[in-house]
Amino acid sequence: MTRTLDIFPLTKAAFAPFGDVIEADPATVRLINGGTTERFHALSSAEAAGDEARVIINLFRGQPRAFPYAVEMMERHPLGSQCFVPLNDRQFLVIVSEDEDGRPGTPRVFLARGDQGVNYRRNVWHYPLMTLDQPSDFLVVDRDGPGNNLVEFFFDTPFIIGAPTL
Ligand SMILES: NC(=O)N[C@@H](O)C(=O)O
Ligand code: NI
Repeated sequence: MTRTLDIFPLTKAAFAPFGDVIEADPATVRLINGGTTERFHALSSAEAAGDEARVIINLFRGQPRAFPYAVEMMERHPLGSQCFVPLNDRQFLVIVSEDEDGRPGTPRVFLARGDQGVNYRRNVWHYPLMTLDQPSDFLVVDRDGPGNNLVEFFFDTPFIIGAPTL
């Protein structure tokens, strides 16, 4: 039995159980630098747990995924958050799940605009970076340090995502 997943627009409200949407939210704006800059303040915060842990800033260059796509697994980072912000103004897919007794529930798929990023809260089930159409760069803020920061769960039957309409 094929289990297909619908794709929904990424919104703060829909994503709230999983983390924060990084976007130019007028409710957060502060005019700084003599009025020359708008600061969209404290859109989210990075978490890095454990001794000697640190928050690091990375670049990810994601290769485009082919569709229909089989979501065969989900992962979570027990020691830190993970933030993805697109640098090429290109849409990407965000796939998250609620936790159900230690395993991911049915994934929820969101289409992020090219001016939206996400910060997965620590321990939130998600699928690794899902780039669309062409290789795309992302600024990624996550945790480095000792200890295992990756837990993966593989589904008995993958969920299928059809090609997103961009
Ligand atoms: N492995 C890695 O650094 N990235 C993944 O955690 C991911 O969510 O893309
Ligand atoms: Ni991850």
